[in-house]
Amino acid sequence: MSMRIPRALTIAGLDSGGGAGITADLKTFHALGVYGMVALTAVTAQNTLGVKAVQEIDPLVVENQINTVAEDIGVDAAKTGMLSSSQIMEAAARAVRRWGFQLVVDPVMYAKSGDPLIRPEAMETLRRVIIPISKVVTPNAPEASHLAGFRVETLDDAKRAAKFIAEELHPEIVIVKGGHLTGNESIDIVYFRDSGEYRELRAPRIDTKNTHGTGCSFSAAIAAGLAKGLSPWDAIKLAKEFITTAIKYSLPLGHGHGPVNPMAWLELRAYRADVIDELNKALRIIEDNADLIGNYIPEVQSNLGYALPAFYARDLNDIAAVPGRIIKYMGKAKPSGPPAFGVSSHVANYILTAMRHDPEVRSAMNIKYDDKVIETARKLGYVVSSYDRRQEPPEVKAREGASIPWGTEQAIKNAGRVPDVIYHLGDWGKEPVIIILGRNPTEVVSKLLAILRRINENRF
Ligand SMILES: Cc1ncc(COP(=O)(O)OP(=O)(O)O)c(N)n1
Ligand SMILES: Cc1nc(C(=O)O)sc1CCOP(=O)(O)O
Repeated sequence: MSMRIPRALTIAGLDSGGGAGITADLKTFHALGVYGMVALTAVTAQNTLGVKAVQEIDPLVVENQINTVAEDIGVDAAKTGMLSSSQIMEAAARAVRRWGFQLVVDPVMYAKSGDPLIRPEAMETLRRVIIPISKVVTPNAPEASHLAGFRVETLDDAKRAAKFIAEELHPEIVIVKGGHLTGNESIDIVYFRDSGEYRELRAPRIDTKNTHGTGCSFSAAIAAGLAKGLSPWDAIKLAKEFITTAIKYSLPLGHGHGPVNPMAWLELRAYRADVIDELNKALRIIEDNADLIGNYIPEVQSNLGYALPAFYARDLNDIAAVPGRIIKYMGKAKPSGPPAFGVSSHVANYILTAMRHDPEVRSAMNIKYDDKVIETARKLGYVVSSYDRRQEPPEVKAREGASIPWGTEQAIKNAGRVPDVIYHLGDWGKEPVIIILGRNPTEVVSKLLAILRRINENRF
């Protein structure tokens, strides 16, 4: 049986800054597992601040690009982005009608900077030639205002505009995006022309100015979903989740609106798998040395944590560790199960705080306090630092989860860097603790074993 490779085409412009247009579309297609192709419509000299120049591509060359890829490679779904002139629109529409593939139209009018990306006289061609051949059209509020002929400022306006555009211009589905509207949530209105049904897509609004390329990536994600054979509604829901991730992890580049990050979808999955693999590797080393390490499991038990790379490590859910911790069973150290994300609060808090000072230090493990461990760590040349829990300010003590970040900050300040080993001698009802830190879990366990083996050597 031959494998079907989903194929999507973007008919759009080049943003030399790499944030919008075909570069955003290709990243999106590939991040969603779809082979991407391009029919270039214009070259823009553009960065995060604005568009400096535009060179349109000859309309016949646009048409030729579409025909050439369609007749050989094939196209399951396509999207349009920047179509700046009526001639380019007519040429693209001819080719789309010839091949009959599903089309998503992002009715691009202005860049985030406010610079126009469409000739004024082409507005009517967009309405009369391009939108009627689309399955899905994805205007933001200002674009919906232009297409509907009235101002779109509220959810009710968005609903009226979606219905108006569907009935007047005849796309199957209209999505009026909520990114430009206000409120704690970004709510998109989806209107289905045939059934007259409305649906809503909701996501928490993310506070960032780095949203360049949002419209491009969203429409490309819908096209990718259609190319994979998803229903339009499933493709739209996937695209909302995809763009929310791309905005959450958008890139603070340039001096204006930085780009969204379509690769976050793929990178997060790859890094999460890598973190679990690395933890499993280190947990096997712990099991191989279970007798030795068993003597150093504290009353509260141990945990070994590993964070996603710093850019992706935002909170405790981005750190993996052992649910149920590493326990002492029959004198031996024993991980109580396979590692998972979001299961540690203590070790994870040491890691998150350390990463604020040194993003490379992404892993840590707590063990039982023993003077010999501290002494030997120093002898081995490790940087050892401590904090005194009795000095914890009352307001820190009162705040849930604040003690460990406070203590870790103290220990880092005392050492002048993120140390290899942090300890505290406890307080009323608090067991003394040693934390070993490192760049990855194997490094942490290697440091621990180097210390414990040296202690054992000195015993005999
Ligand atoms: C070449 C090019 N195509 C499209 C756009 C518009 O991108 P979009 O994601 O719709 O919005 P902004 O990020 O520009 O707000 C573009 N800028 N350049
Ligand atoms: C319970 C506990 N307290 C610690 C401290 O250093 O105060 S270390 C620890 C054990 C590990 O916990 P987790 O699984 O939440 O990382």
